[in-house]
Amino acid sequence: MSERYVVAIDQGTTSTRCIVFDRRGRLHAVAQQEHHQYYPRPGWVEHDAMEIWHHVRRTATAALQSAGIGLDQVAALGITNQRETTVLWDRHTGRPVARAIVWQDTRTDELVNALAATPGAESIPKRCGLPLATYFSAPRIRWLLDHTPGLRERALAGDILFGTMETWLIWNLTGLHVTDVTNASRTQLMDLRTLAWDPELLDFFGIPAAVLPTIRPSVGVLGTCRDVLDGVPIAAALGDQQAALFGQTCFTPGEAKCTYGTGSFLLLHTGLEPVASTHGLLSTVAYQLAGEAPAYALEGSIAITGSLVQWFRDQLGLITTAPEIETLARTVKDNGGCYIVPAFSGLYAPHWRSSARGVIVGLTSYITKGHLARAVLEATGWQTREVVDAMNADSGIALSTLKVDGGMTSDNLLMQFVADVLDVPVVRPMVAETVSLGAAYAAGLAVGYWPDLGALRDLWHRAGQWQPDMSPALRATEYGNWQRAVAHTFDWIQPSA
Ligand SMILES: Nc1ncnc2c1ncn2[C@@H]1O[C@H](COP(=O)(O)OP(=O)(O)O)[C@@H](O)[C@H]1O
Ligand SMILES: O=P(O)(O)OC[C@H](O)CO
Repeated sequence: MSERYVVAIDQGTTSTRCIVFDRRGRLHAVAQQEHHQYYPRPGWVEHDAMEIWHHVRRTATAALQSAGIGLDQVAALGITNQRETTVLWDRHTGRPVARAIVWQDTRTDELVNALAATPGAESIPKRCGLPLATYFSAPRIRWLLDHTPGLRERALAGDILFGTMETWLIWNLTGLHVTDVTNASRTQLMDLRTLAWDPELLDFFGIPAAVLPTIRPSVGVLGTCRDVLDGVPIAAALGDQQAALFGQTCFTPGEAKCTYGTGSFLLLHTGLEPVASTHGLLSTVAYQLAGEAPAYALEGSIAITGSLVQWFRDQLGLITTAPEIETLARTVKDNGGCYIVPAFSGLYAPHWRSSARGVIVGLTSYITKGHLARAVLEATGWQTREVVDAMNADSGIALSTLKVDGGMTSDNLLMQFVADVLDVPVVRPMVAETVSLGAAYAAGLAVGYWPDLGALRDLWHRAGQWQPDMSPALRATEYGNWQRAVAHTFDWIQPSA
């Protein structure tokens, strides 16, 4: 019998990837396509959901072709996706009613402020685990219903469907309108304990239940594909950061990973009960195996990390490729007293300040572009430290090690700095594509391609490790300086009179 494989589709913020994995968790073939980013107004970010669907079809076909395998050799498909990005479409025509509103989009700022002043607002985080912020799906659905003529009536009549990207793709692949618990936990409409849509949350945000998909476990067969993946079972769906946690095999309470990409997302497995955060973290579903209780996580979402390096490259032009930042930063021995806080669209965890804006502080005529490069990298380290401190305060769990992945982990100076400021070892696995790997693991597990979580754990191999090497006194002084710099960003945007 010919060799069988598991396929993962990672529908991310900037691109769509399709990866074929073998039984040893090794990457066998990959196809990738970037999609357009639409910025119609300041703070607005949109994607064309149709374009993304076509990219899924193309990358799936290309990946199987490059792997040299047929559909009968695909044991299962796992889907993972950028979370919170919101699509509404007409169930009869299958056409989106507008471009998808991306998770980074801040157009709902005023709406969120108005909702925060509404009776009942204080109970929202307790129910869904998330603070009121522009980041999540519910305010975006509400915004579309309020700003598209006739849409609310069509939604109430049952003609309009809502989905985050996995729902949109599964609908196109199978005709089923479903989501998984991890993605549903980012909408602000699901009760984090019952894992069901919460009528009071729907009422609070003014969203008709008729638009919502059915919530399913993340690991378990959701349906069978038609079209380019005809006959392949979709056996898992997870939000991309939860998939990375799964791909890093963080299956035990206390294990954590941080994915360093355009933004960075640190998730800590907290066990079978959600932990309510009082320190600015998100409480979210980590994964749920069909027929089992869900595992929960605390999440520190950092909006700007790798994208600060991109800004340094594209807007300031001080480097021509992202990896050059390390070379430039190594031209100096320290930051020279300079700190950059990239609150470009406010601050996410643990501050949740939408009126914050970025600052560069400590400038003197001594500062060179090398010091600025160091400050750019250090901003990612200190933002990680802030969320790790918040996790420790919320959960009482002190990290013993941090597993890392994502594009920024190729920067040795940065990874050493992260180990230094956290004062724990930082480890990177052999397979850097942990998001796709997690979706593949979940799908393979669901169909028995891999027998159990232990077998997946055995596939994790260390490729890099950084040991802390900073004096406690220097760490404390530098962290104090960082915190003073952060305080300068607060309330920069004043409410309009
Ligand atoms: N050597 C490097 N040092 C610092 N940042 C880097 C380096 N290489 C890539 N990056 C940053 O990492 C990000 C890309 O990582 P990736 O995991 O592909 O992101 P995403 O999945 O969010 O698109 C970019 O923002 C880029 O600026
Ligand atoms: O697609 P990414 O890797 O930028 O991840 C985006 C996150 O899921 C947003 O919550």
